[in-house]
Amino acid sequence: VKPQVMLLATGGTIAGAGATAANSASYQAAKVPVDKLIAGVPELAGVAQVRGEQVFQIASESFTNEHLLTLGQRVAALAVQADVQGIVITHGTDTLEETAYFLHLSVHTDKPVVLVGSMRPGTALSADGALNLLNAVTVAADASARGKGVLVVMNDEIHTGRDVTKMVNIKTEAFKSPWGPLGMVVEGKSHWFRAPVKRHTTGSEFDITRIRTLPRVDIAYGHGNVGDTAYKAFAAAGAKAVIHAGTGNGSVAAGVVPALRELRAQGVQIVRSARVVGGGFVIRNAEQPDDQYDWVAAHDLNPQKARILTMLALSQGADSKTLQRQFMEY
Ligand SMILES: NC(=O)C[C@H](N)C(=O)O
Repeated sequence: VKPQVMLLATGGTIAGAGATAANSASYQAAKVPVDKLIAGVPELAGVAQVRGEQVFQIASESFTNEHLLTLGQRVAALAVQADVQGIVITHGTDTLEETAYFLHLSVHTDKPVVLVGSMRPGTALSADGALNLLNAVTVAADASARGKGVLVVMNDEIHTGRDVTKMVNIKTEAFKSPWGPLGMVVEGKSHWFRAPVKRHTTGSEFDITRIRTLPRVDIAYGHGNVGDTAYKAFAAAGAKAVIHAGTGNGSVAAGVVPALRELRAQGVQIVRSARVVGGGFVIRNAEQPDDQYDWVAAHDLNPQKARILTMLALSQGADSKTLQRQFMEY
């Protein structure tokens, strides 16, 4: 008997539909229901017994913290069911990396949890969703994927949900991991080359089973001629932390430093990350005296992933020391 895999559908381009087969970029996301996604790939039956559930039907740019919590709690509930061997989540690609990291940090399971999307709608020529879905179910049904945290399968590659990021749009090779993919999935077989070393899933201290909301955390972008307006506005709107998507090594413009020190004095956490594409790396006390200002360095996490970790940390009352430790451990 084939392993049982739950398919949680949330929308995105993998469930998208365009007017003609030539529409690879102009289409509506989140149109095709989960049973049609499954019926569209008859080869799935050769890999697993797939059961579908429509959790949301949205484009992923519209994901909110409430969506994250609802999905995370559903995945956690399914993961404890003895009749579920693996879980696949179909998801829009725009914020897929955020949801993947959120689940990687908050769902306490050894079972494979695999996120998948597509860059072209199913109606387009050379649509990539069907093979991506088959590959994702292949990995989720594979015992060798256990214990590796939340995974992302796109374009024949298996990535860790921690590292992977959408680096390119339009093209089907959109997802990359700064430290490389974990493996490949080819013709129904997973091939592994490395495993994550940071804490995740069963090794995580984060718990979302009892929380209903996540604290507000916003991202402000660094650039030439930048001012402090956005940082102050976010704090005034209730942000408990502001992620600085900093230039270069997470550098902060001289004109912005006083406002960030003032916000920190008011209790807002300041997290320095880097806006660079392809693998940022922010080191504590390099560029800015984090010890003196009581700021946090995001290390290699990009701004959107830094936001996810910070929300989970603050939901459990982390102070700046704890938050910094968590940035190094997760
Ligand atoms: N390729 C995609 O899935 C993009 C779409 N905007 C989404 O994230 O839902």
